[in-house]
Amino acid sequence: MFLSSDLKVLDCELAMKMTSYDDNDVDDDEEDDDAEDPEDDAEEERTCLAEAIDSLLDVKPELTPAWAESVRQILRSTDMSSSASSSSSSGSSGSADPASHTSAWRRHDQHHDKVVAGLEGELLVLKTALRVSNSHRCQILSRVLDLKGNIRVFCRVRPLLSNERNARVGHLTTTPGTDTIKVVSCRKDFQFDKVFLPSSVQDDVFLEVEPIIRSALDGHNVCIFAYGQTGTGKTFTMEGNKDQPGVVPRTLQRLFEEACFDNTVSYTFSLSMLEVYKGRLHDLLVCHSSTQCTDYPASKCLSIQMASDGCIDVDNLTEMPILDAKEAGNLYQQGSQSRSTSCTNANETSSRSHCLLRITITCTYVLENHKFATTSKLWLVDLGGSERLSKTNARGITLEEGKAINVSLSALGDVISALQRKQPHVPYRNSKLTQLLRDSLGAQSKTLMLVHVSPKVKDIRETVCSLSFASRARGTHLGCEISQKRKREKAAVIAELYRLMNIHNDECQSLRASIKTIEALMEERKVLLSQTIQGNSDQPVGSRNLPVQASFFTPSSKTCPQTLVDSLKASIPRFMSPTASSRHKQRHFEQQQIVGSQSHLGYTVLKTGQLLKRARNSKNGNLKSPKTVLKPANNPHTAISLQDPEIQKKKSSWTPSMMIEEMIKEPAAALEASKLEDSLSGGQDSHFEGEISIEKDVVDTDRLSTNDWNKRQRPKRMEKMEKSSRYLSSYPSGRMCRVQRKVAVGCRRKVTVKCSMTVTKRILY
Ligand SMILES: Nc1ncnc2c1ncn2[C@@H]1O[C@H](COP(=O)(O)OP(=O)(O)OP(=O)(O)O)[C@@H](O)[C@H]1O
Repeated sequence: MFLSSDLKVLDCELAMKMTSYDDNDVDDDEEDDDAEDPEDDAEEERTCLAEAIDSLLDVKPELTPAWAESVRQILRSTDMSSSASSSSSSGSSGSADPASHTSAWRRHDQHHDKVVAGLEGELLVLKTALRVSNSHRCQILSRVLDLKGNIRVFCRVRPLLSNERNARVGHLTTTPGTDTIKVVSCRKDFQFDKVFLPSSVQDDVFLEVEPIIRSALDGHNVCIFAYGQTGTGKTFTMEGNKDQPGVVPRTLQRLFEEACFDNTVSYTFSLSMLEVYKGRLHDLLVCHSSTQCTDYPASKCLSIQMASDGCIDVDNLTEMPILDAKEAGNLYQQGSQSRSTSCTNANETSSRSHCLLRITITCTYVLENHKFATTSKLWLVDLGGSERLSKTNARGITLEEGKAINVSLSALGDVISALQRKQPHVPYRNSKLTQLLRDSLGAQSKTLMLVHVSPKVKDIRETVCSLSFASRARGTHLGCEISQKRKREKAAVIAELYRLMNIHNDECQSLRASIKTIEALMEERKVLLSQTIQGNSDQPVGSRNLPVQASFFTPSSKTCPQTLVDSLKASIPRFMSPTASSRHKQRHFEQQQIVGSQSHLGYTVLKTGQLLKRARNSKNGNLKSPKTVLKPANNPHTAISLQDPEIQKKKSSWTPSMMIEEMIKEPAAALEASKLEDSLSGGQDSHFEGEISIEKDVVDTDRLSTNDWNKRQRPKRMEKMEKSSRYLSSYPSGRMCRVQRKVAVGCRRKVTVKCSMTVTKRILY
C-alpha cells in the first residue's frame, strides 16, 4: 500500500542526492577560486565583520560602543591565537594566515554539509528499501501461517520423570516422517501439525512457536495455549526452569531482540497477568496480603469490557510497561507466585486456574511524515490441568476448582471448534476465558494449541481425552484432513515461501547493518562539528583530519552511493516504477521542496530545484530567480551578489527594514541580507517582518508568471494569497535563516509582498 508513496520519496531523495553531488563540481570550482586569493578573502571577512559589529549599535539599544569594542577585541585575540596555532602546527607551510584559516573553516563546513547531505540521502534510501523488504517478509509469513492454518495444534509427549521409572509405557506410537500419534490399544490415529516426542527439548518447541510470535510483532493478535492433563508438562513448556527456559521467557527475549533489531519502527511493550479462577478474573500483578487468591472477595475481581469496535479490555487490570526482557521476566515470576496452586494426587504443585500473560505490542512508524501505530495482543496461556474428577478423588475446594477448569476448557473447545467450522455463531459467552480472548480468537488472529500428554499407560484415558480435544480443535473430525499428496505439495510451497522469507530476512539484516553504519557516521559527524564549533581542536583547520570512514560517503566518491541507488532501483519491480503522471507530480513536488545546495559567497543557500538548476547553469553563480534577467550594473541586488565594491560600501548603512526590502525584491539580496542579519542578531534568535508594494514583474520572479496571470483573467478586485518559504542558511557564521514571503495580489498590476525573516540558532548535525 505504501510502496508507491515510498518510491516517490525515494525518487525525490535520489534527485536531491544527485543534485547535491552535481553541485560539488560548482562548489569545488568556487573553492579553488577562494584558495587562489586568501588575502582578499580575509580582508573581506574582516571588513564585513567590523561593519556588522558597528551596524549592530543601531539595532539593539543595549549594544553600546563599549560592547562593540570588546567584541572586536575578542575576535582579534581569537584570530591571533588561531594564527599562532596554525603557524606552529603547519611550520613552514605558511598557512598561519588568518585569511587562509577562515577560508579553510568555510571549506571545512561546506565539506561537512555535503557529507551530511550525502549520508542523509543514503539513510532514506536504505530505510525505504528496508520497509519494502520487510513488508514482503510480513506478507510471506502471513501466507505461510495461512497455509499452515490460523488454528494450529501441536502435541508434546512428556518424558518419564525420575520417580516414574517403573511405570508402564508403550501404548503410544508414531510413524517417522508423519505428525501422527497412534494409540495402540484403541487403534486410533491422531493427526497434528507437529508432534514433539519425549526426547524433544525446549529449543525444538520454540523453533516451531517462533513464527507465530513474529506475526504478533507484525500486528496480529496471537493466542498460545498449553493444554493437557494435570502433570503432563504445560507449565514446563510455557515457563520452563532456569536451565531449560520455556516459551514465555524465550518469547520475551525474542520480542526485545526484534524490537532492537529494526530501527525503522519503534515498538513498545506492556505486560499484564491475570488468572481465571473458578470463573472469576484476578489480577496477578497486584500484591495481596495472602499469596493465594482462593478466598478473594468478589469486589476484587476484574470485569471484562467490550468496546464498540469489538476490542476486549479488562477494567482495572494492571498493565506494566516493560523496557527489557529481564524486567518482564521478573514481573512474570511475581505473577506466577500469586497464581493459585495446590497439591493434588496428580501433581505436587498443580495449577488450579488458567494463567494468562498478555503482552500488548504497540508498533509506531513514520510514513510520509505521518505517524502510524498498530497495537496487537500476544496471549500466552497456561491452562489449568484437565482431569477426571473421579480419578483424582477431589473433594471440597479442589473439586470445585477442577469442575470450573473442566467447564471453561470445554467452552474453549466449543469456541475453537465453531471457528474451525466457520459457524456464524461462536459461543464466546459460555466462559470467562473465552469472553476474555474473544478478540484474539478468530479469523484475523493466530491460535496455537500445545497439547500435552503423559507417556504412561496408567493415564491412557486422559491421554485419549486430550488427543480427542486436540482433534476437535484442529477440525480433523470435520473431514478437512488432506491427502498425503496434497500435504507434500503444501509442504513444498511452504518450504519455498520459507526460502523467500529467509532471503528477505537476510536482506533486512544487511540493510539494518548499513543503516546502523550510516547512523554511526552521522553521529561522528555531529561530534566532530560540535568540537569544531567549540574550538576544541588545536590543529589548524586546513590540516584537520576527518574521520576515515566519512570519506566513504563524501560527495567526491560519487560512484559508491550511486551504485547503491542503482542496485536498489534494480530490485524494485517494474510495476512500481513511476508513471508519466507520477513523474509530473514528482517534478512539481521537487519544485516545492528543498532539493539541493549551492555555495555562494561562502554561504550555503538551499533553494528550489528549478532555481538551483538555473543557478548551476549560470557561470557566475548568481542566484537570479528564473523570470528576472537583471544586469549586474543596473541592479544593486545582483551587484551585491557579484561583490560590487560600491555596493559593499553601502552595506555598512543597512538597517533590518532595508534588508527585508532587499530580500523581497531579489533572492540574491535575501542571501546577502541573511548574511548581514546573521551578524546583527548577535547570537540570539530574532524575527523581522516587512511589507512592500512592488510591481507585478517582480512578483513574477517568484511564483506567478505574467502569462499565467493574464490567461486566467482574474477579476480585478480578486485577492489571492501566495505563500512561499525559502530557507537560507549561513553555516560559517553558525546561523540558520528562514525567510517567508506572503504575496497578496490586490489587482493585476499591483502586488503587496509581506516578508518575514527568522534568524535562528544553528542546527547542529
Ligand atoms: N518435557 C519435560 N521434560 C522434563 N521434565 C518435564 C517435562 N514435562 C514436564 N516435566 C516435569 O513434570 C512435572 C510436572 O510438570 P508441570 O508442572 O509442568 O505439569 P502441568 O501440566 O503444568 O501440571 P498442572 O496442570 O497440575 O499445573 C514437573 O516436575 C516438570 O519439571
